[in-house]
Amino acid sequence: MRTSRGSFSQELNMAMLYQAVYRRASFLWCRLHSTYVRKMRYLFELKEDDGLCRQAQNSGTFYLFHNLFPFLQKVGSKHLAPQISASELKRILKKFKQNKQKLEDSVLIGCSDECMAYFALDLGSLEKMDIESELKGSFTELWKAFFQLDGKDASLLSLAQALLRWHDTHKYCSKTGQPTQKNLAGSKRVCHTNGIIYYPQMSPVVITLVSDGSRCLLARQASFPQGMYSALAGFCDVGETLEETVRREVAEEVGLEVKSMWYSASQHWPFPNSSLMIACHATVWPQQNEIRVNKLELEAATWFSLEEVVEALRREPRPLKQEDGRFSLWLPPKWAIAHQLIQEWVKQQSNMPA
Ligand SMILES: NC(=O)C1=CN([C@@H]2O[C@H](COP(=O)(O)OP(=O)(O)OC[C@H]3O[C@@H](n4cnc5c(N)ncnc54)[C@H](O)[C@@H]3O)[C@@H](O)[C@H]2O)C=CC1
Ligand SMILES: [Mg+2]
Repeated sequence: MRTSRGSFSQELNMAMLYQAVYRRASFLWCRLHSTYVRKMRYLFELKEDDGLCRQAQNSGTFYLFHNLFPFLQKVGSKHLAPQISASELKRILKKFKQNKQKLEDSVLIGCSDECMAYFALDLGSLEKMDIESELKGSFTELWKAFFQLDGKDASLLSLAQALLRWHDTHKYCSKTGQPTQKNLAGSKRVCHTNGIIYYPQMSPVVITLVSDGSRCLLARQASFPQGMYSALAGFCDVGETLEETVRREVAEEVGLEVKSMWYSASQHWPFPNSSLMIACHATVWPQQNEIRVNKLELEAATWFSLEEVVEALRREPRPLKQEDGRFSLWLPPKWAIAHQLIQEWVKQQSNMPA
């Protein structure tokens, strides 16, 4: 007995020593490099090294989800996505009779400037209302959360939901049918029967703001909230270039031929699964600008003047019924790339000679 207790405490001392040395080395390493470079190097290591990632899970913070709905708290008039510390999360898991191993189901989604790792964990196996009352907040549909959060929280939750969903739907190898196993960071899954590695996937989608020189074209799908319009979007088909997708989508959805186009920016988007939104501006000939809406894809598409768009940008992003029963135009949330395209167009128009 004495020997085994002795070796246990020796092991404990070694583990503590290792952790202290590791913390000191990380600290020194962090001091020597630019914040961005050291964050990227640290995240890379966490993805490659399960042991390091396990340590990071025990000192990191967690964004919580319940069946892919993110957990939000209302603070004053604002909504925040709280980061729960590892110790608080372990307390909650214990309270709800869960093994603390559950931490290992989480996925890595980023880190702070001080290299404290952020993870996301789905607690879908627990009773939703119990966690909500314990943590004083609520699990909210992600697209609704987008209208309530600032850009940083929204993009972290977007990445988190996309990764959690991908793991949930890729539990088996599509070649052998055997279970796949996630690495600790959640950056891949491996089928140990044949060594196939699966990486999370994204679908490329182009989103295009079409202009005829003085107006811009916005469209809505029947599933959008009342009055909300956005730019035209469409998935890239296999074999297409981005330019071909832009031309095809504009032709398919509104029956117009693109005259010129240019790239603006890109954004990760978690819907319907995980998309890489590639945002472009396009122009059509002013003499050939008659819209023919493809009703299989869109409910409506309309040209809007600069004044109408500027007014909509000032409006709160929510349905607003007018006296005539119709809904006022409103636009996607500020940090959505469609919003950024619209802002850019307004700026371009405002700078054009009258
Ligand atoms: N971030 C932003 O500002 C905005 C993002 N979007 C996103 O763009 C995405 C694409 O726009 P849609 O008009 O729906 O595309 P779309 O015009 O290509 O039509 C959707 C249809 O394309 C087919 N499709 C082809 N490849 C697909 C794939 N990889 N995954 C799913 N469906 C595929 C399906 O039949 C689907 O019903 C939407 O998921 C939407 O959430 C749309 C507007 C603004
Ligand atoms: Mg579309």
